[in-house]
Amino acid sequence: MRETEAMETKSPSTLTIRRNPYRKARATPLTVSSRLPSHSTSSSKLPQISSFPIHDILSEEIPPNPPPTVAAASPSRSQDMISENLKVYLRIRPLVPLKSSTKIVGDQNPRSRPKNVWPQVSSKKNSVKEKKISKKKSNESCIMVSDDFHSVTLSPPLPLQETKRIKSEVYEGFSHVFSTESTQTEVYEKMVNPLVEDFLRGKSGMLAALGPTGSGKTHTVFGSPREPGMVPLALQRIFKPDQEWRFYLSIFEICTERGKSERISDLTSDGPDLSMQQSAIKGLQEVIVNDVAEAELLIARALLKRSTAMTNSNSQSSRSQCIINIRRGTNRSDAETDEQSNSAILSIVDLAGAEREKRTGNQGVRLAESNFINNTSMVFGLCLRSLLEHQKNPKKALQKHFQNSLLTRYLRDYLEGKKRMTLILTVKSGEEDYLDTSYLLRQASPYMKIKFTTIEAQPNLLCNKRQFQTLSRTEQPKRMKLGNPDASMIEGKIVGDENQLPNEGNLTHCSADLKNSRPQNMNSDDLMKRERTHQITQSFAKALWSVLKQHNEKLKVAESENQILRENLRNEKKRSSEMQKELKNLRSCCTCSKGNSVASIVVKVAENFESMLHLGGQTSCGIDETKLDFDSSYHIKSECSSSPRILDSTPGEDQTNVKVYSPDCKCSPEKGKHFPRQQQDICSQVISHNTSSNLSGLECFDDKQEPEAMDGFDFLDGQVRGSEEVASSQSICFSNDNCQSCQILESFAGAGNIQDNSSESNYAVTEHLDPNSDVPGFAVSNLGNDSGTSKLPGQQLGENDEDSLDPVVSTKDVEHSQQQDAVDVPESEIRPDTSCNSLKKEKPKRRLLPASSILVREISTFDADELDKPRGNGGVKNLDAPERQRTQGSISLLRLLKSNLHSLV
Ligand SMILES: Nc1ncnc2c1ncn2[C@@H]1O[C@H](COP(=O)(O)OP(=O)(O)OP(=O)(O)O)[C@@H](O)[C@H]1O
Repeated sequence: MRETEAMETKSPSTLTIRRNPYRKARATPLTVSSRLPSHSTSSSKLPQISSFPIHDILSEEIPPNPPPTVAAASPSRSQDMISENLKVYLRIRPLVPLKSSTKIVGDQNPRSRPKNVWPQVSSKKNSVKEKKISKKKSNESCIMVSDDFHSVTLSPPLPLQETKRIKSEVYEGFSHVFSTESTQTEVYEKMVNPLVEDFLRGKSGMLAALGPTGSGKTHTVFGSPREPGMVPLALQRIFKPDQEWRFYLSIFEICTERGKSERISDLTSDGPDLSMQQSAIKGLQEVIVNDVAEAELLIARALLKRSTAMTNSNSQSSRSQCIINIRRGTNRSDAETDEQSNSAILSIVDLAGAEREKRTGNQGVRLAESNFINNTSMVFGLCLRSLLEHQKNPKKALQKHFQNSLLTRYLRDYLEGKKRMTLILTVKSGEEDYLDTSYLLRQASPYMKIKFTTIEAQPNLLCNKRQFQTLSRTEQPKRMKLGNPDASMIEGKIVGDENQLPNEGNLTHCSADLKNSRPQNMNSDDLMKRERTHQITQSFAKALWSVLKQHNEKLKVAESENQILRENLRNEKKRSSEMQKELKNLRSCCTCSKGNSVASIVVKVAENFESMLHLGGQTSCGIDETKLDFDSSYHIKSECSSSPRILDSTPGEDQTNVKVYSPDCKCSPEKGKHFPRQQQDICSQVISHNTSSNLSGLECFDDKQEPEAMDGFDFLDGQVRGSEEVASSQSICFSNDNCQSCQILESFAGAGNIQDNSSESNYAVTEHLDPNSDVPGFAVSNLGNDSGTSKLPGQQLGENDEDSLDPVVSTKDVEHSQQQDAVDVPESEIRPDTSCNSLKKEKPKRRLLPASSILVREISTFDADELDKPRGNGGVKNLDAPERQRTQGSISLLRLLKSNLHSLV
């Protein structure tokens, strides 16, 4: 055994597996994205996702085969190598068979003529024929064995060298070359005994003899009484006196039925032909054998049934493929029941030798048999060649040549590299056999590059299943170089059956254990499973990479959206802080700072206004708090209880029962007296607060329903339209119905951060009727900023309205509005007319009619005589069409101006 391994170590045969060319992986999307300029600062703060190691996966390297020195270093483990080359032996038959190895030829009936199997009876006839044949053959040998018995040199005969210029060929890499002088015992010890020992340890194996007809296959397998072959020698080893195992023996042959079909015959019984189901032979009889004698007798009887025939090449040529199986059963002390699936089987196959039609001269049935034999040999060789090519290039599929013959179907596992197999090539050394020998060596010598994995698993596993699964990836033909620790963790997580992941140290430790335990752990099935697992994992990795790429794209989109939301949030926070600041100022200014609702604030403001009016000498200018009613939408209902003109508001009309009083009255005895700064701020903040509380739309309107009530009203200007609640805008009207004309010239100026530069700006909080909801709302019109903050009827909101939609009126807006007013209407003309505005609500549109515009229009058509005209039906219905264009507010304003003029006079 050690000698054999030492020779294997010296074997020059090495396998060179080409590595796939280095492929450059494409840049990952993450890498590309990292190159893109970051449009947001927040994106740079996002955690970077490590790129998937697809580049490493694609650049996997195929590790070289483990050097044979590893096996030599541990002889006891050499037989357990997970992957070993197919052992191919070569035996050269002597030119002149020794006398001891002569065959016994019976009658010419191939079925009844026994093959050279023991016990045999010598036949003088056969011996004479052999001698005659040997005399005809050349005594020259065409094959020469090297000194190391691992290679041979095949030299063509001189005629072939001269005519076809064929040169000598060297075939090397054989496990051992048995020369013509080798004995059966030597062959057994070097070739078969390892198989038998493994078989006794529970490992299956198969020995197959290949070679041209008459080359000594049958002689090697079965031998003769004087020179017992491998089978009897193996039986002698198997049935040693201390053998405790139970063995079963079966023999069958596969031959052709007149060259048309194949049939399987059980040589241990006289039953009908057998059938094959997949790779199993149905109905094959197993005979339990207890000793060598029983086994030899059984085999001898079986060989008597084997199909043989005399040909020109061999007087006793095998016409069938003969397979003998020795199965190791359970221990003799165990129960009778036995499970074949767990048993080790030693198979020895004696193939029929390929024949050359010219040499054999077969005709008829013999020719059909020859075709069957040659076909089977060809299929057998194709299977091995396909296996070899598949192992060289895994991408090349393993061809299913085994389906083309019963023999290869039966030996499928061996021919696909799943079980260990040993080949013995037999050749004849004569020059006349050069072509047969050359053909066989050319065909079969590459088989020695075929690899087989370890046969059986041992119970003493060094790694548990989980460790093995985790580490098996590192031992795969294509190793995944996962340099990224995270990837290693993912790898372990996928393979591991628990959440507990092995760290790097454990992986290294287990890897070492795996190398040691690999011979016991691995077999061909495991290798196939690992290969499949590798392919599945690789496909999974690619699919995962695709999914990650898609998610990365989505992540980038979400990131941009997130950035926009953050910007909006930042703006909202800014606005919120400003509003809170204003609210704080408002509360600080409000006498009753505890009120949180708009209603309370308005009430307080109204109270302040009323008190101011009282302080200003007004008789009655206040708010009936009891009539203030805020609905859920900040609907304010208020009536001026003190003003006879206001009180005539129709109670049933909700649109007109909202009356909040203006704090300033220009026409009061203390005309021109301005509100204290505090009150102005309060009003301004009320507006602002209303705006922030969805009291966004503050509009002026014409109230045609109450021309009288509107008479003498001065609408506070200062429209602030909220950007979000335009439709639900509400209005509040501060009015002073005691005043014929209530005017606020400088009210609500400043208010801190609202009107710092617009101390002259006037705010009018007016009643607003929502035509859609019929709910009064707040409307505050800035008379000084009409053009900037209010809209004429029918005027649509444009892009510039964005500024007006801002609840916080900026200084810029005020200035801009003032500039526009200065252009449209001279301030000198407007200011006297802003003392009193009476705007009628205009349905259905909720558009503001800027007071300034109204004043300008009215003043341009002002006729003092109109004021003296009788006003029937509210002074509106009798107006002509052009005059109807004048709103009641303008009429009231004109009257106010008139009265002022009278008072001044
Ligand atoms: N190594 C050997 N030493 C002596 N005689 C041998 C040797 N090998 C074969 N012979 C003799 O050569 C003859 C043919 O051998 P054998 O029948 O085994 O060939 P084979 O390969 O089985 O042929 P076939 O394929 O036609 O059955 C036999 O008579 C056998 O005794």
